[in-house]
Amino acid sequence: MDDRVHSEVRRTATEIDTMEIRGAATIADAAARALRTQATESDAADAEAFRAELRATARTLHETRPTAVSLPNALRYVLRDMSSTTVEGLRQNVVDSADEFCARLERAQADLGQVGANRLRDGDTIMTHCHSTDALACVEAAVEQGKHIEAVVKETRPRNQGHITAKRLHELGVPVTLIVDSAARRYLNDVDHVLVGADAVAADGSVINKIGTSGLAVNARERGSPIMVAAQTLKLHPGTMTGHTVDIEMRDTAEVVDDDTLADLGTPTVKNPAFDVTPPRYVDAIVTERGQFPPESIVILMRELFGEGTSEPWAEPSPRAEP
Ligand SMILES: O=P(O)(O)OC[C@H]1O[C@H](OP(=O)(O)O)[C@H](O)[C@@H]1O
Repeated sequence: MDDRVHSEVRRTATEIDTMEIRGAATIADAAARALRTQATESDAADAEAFRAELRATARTLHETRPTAVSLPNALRYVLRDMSSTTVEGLRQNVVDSADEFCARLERAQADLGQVGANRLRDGDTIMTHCHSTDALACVEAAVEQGKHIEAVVKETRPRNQGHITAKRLHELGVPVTLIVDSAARRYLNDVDHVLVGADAVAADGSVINKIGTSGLAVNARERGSPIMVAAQTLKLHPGTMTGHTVDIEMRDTAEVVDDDTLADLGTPTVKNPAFDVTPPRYVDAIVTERGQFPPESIVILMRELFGEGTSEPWAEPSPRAEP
């Protein structure tokens, strides 16, 4: 890691990498706070050194996990105004932007929750995959509206984030049935909605989410259960408007099988992709803080929010032409 990066920021980067900090929105929040820390603690001698230091910090944070677009979107938001000519001015800009970002994130999730809750009826049963704070915000708002909701929760191998979902739902007073991932199709007959989050949403309406989402969505479509994706606009991937694809993170195979078992099995090749892509035709609605969208029309919202493209905050600025 770059020497200029503050030790607290390095710790955050490591925790994102090892998934002690995980979940697209939570990662974005942690990254914005880390940039704030770097700005507050910086002893850069001049504005140029400050900008270079913050760009290096953004790069360090960005290199941790490749798929959740909330991370670069957060970095871009916090570093969007680096025009001041003094260190104090720049410091203040970063602090203000980081505070604004974290407040907006919280508000967006609450607003999204209200939209998602309107799709849930009293007495509905949902099926969840992985752990998504955006998805849980919908259930929380529905419960606050006085609706009785029940949940079938997939454990979500290999890291079992379904356990976190089960716990949170229990805290909300939602009765939970925990199942192994391969039992999903069997229980789809009993559910009214599949409710998942997203790590990124592409311009064509594809949803990039925890591995297993696409298979679940195909089965749900076959069974006639609607699939609802809770994804605040922070999950919209601006690069996909100009033809970029979303990088799918491959994680350590030790998450799937330990070394002794692996040796015992004759050391087969093990693959551990963290995410998959669900095509838009298997998604009924993408619920955001700006309302719900059929996946095919999400690009309209993306154009409104991002224009036609964005530059990355860790890239060196292009040299200014001499007059
Ligand atoms: O932003 P929120 O809705 O909390 O989470 C969104 C998504 O982030 C998670 O990824 P991981 O567990 O970090 O790999 C899951 O795939 C989840 O659906």
